[in-house]
Amino acid sequence: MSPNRVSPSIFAADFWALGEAVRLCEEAGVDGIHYDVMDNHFVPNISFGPKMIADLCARTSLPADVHLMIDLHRGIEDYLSLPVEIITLHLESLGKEGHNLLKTIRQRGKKAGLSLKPATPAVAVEPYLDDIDLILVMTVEPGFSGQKFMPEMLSKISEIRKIIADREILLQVDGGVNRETYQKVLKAGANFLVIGSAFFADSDPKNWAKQIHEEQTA
Ligand SMILES: O=C(CO)[C@@H](O)[C@H](O)COP(=O)(O)O
Ligand SMILES: [Co+2]
Repeated sequence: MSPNRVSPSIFAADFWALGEAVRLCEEAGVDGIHYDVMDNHFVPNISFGPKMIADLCARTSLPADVHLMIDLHRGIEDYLSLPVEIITLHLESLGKEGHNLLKTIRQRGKKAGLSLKPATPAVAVEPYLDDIDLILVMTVEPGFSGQKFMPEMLSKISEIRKIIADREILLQVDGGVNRETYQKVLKAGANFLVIGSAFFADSDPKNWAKQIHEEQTA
C-alpha cells in the first residue's frame, strides 16, 4: 500500500506570512497544499479565490488540491485553468450538471474529487464512482478551520473505504485532524489527511508528517 498523504490547509495559516507558510510545508515534507475556497454562499465564510492559488502555485512545486465550497452555478472555469493536481466539488452543490462537471475536471488533466458534508450519507457517492479520483469526508461542518473533529464520522470513513473497495480512489479526511485524532482517521481507512490549524501550530510538523507517512494502515 502506498504511504499516506498529508496536505496542510493554507486557509489556517497566518495570511500576513503566506510565503513563509508555504516554505514551512515544503520543509516539513508534506505531499501538497490544500486550498479552501469559500464564497459566502455554499458556506457562511469567504476565503480567497483563483489569483491567490495561482500566485502560490507559481512559487512552489508542491501539488495543489482545491476544495471548492462554492455555489457552482457560475461554473468552475477559473479553477480549471489553474496548475493544480486535484479539484474537489461538494456533492451537495452538484445539481444536474454534476457528472459533467466531474468529467470536465478530468478532461482538463486534473484529478476529480467529491466532498461530503457530515450529514450526507456514504452511499451518496455510489453514482459517481466512475467519475472520481478522490472522496473527501468532512469531519466538521465546512466553512471554518479550528473546529472540533466529529468522532461519529469515523464509521462513515470506514463505510466509504468499503465502497471504494479496490478502486484507485484516494480517501481524504478534512476538519479537526490533530495529534489526537489523526491515527483514528487513518485506522478508519483514510489515506489522505488535510490538517489546518493543528499543522501550523505544531512544534515539529516535519516529524509529524513523517509519522503520518509511516503510519501503518489496513
Ligand atoms: O475545508 C475546511 C473547512 O471548511 C478545512 O480544510 C479546514 O480549514 C481545515 O482546518 P482544521 O479543521 O484542520 O483547522
Ligand atoms: Co478543506
